[in-house]
Amino acid sequence: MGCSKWRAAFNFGHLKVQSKLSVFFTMIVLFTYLFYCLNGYCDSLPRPVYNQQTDLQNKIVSNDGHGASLDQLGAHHASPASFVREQLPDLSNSDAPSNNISIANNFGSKKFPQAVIIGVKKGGTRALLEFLRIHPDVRAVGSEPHFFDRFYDKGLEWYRNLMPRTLEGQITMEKTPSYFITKEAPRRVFSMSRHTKLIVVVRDPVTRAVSDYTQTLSKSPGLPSFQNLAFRNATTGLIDTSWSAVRIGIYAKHLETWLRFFPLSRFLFVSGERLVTDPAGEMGRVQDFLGLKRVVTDKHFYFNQTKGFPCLKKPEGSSRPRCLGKSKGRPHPQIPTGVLLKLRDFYRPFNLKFYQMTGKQPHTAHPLPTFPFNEPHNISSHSRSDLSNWSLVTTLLHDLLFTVEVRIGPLACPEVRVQSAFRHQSHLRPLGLHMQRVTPRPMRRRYENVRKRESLLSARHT
Ligand SMILES: Nc1ncnc2c1ncn2[C@@H]1O[C@H](COP(=O)(O)OS(=O)(=O)O)[C@@H](OP(=O)(O)O)[C@H]1O
Repeated sequence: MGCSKWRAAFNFGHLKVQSKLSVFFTMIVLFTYLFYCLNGYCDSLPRPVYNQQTDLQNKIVSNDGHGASLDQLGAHHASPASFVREQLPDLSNSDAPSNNISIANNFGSKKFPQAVIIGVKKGGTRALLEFLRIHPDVRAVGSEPHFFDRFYDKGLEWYRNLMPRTLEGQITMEKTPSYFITKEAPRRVFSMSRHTKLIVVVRDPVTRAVSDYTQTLSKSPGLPSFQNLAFRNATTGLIDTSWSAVRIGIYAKHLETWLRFFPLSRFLFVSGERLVTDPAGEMGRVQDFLGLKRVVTDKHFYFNQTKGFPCLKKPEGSSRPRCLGKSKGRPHPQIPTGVLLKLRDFYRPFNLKFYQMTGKQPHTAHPLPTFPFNEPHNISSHSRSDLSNWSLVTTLLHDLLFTVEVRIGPLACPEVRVQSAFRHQSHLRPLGLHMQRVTPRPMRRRYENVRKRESLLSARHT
């Protein structure tokens, strides 16, 4: 019979129990291996690139451990950046192409990120990454790898293995907002690739500090009040810069460290505020910077009234609309206005410095940041020409936070377009408030036409 041959082949009856068991286990091992391979886990096999990277990593570690500090480098070299660039090899440079030699298979290959969202914490980094992920040419790690701050000793190979596989033409990305304030991060990112594109989402540092505090408060409800933490001395109003919620917002200081390694052209500063008020516009700038086709447009967003934020119509891997999670867009606790004003005063010089540092970057049609002008009394101290670009006005009304975006056009009769975005809008009506009462008075006095536009707004929102 035809079957008898097979019966003979699979008839292990003549084998001892021991042999049967060993055949059985061999098959299990084989199947497990096959299963893992099919799921893309086989690239942990040793490759030549590994040794090269370990060597490099040792160099980096020894640089970190025993090399000169950045300040020392700066003291001995006219251009610390160029000195460091000479000292540290660039793995993705054409001289050392092995950096991105990756393990190709049918599903693509794992590459180091060509672009990293390095900050800032509570700036809107998650929103930006999620918006980018709907672009077919972007692949990003979902969680924050924290490689350049916490896990650097795990090595570059470990880092690359965290990355999703990409096909030709796709960009690999990750976001870890704490990189921006990590002193060692610029040097480490530079040593991975001097060509890395760096994206920083900046947000009014006062609002950012409150957002940061809100997050900590949600985890530790017994936390002292915001003002207790923000001031070193409540009577003198001395700000406590050792509190991370305050320190992170000194953007100019952190940026200085990065500029020792990367030229300004490597950076894109995204406005956290505009990411809420005009996500499609801001995404346009981001896609241009990354050299991507403008695929993510206003078609992809809708404003969710309940959430008070823009949400995605079709997020990556889903056909249903989705907003960011509950930890994004939390209501902030009420902070006394006096405390906020003191903080604004504190940040003003740093904001202006940051504005000067970033104002000339080539990727911005209009310079960032907009928040140095975010108070009415601050606006009045600037000439109208200073405001000929986008300007953001953030104001607190009772315990509600409203963001109003105002555009002063280039013509003699400025066009004012109030675009956005009123959080907790539904709370307005019971209070009997209209948008026109929200716009700060000095602003109204100074820019007459704002008043005219307000009637438009109140008509739209009452
Ligand atoms: N579309 C959308 N949906 C929800 N939230 C949005 C959105 N765009 C920007 N934001 C703002 O993002 C703030 C959180 O910033 P991050 O994602 O950078 O926070 S984190 O550092 O990763 O914890 C978060 O801060 P809070 O409002 O204080 O929670 C939001 O204001």
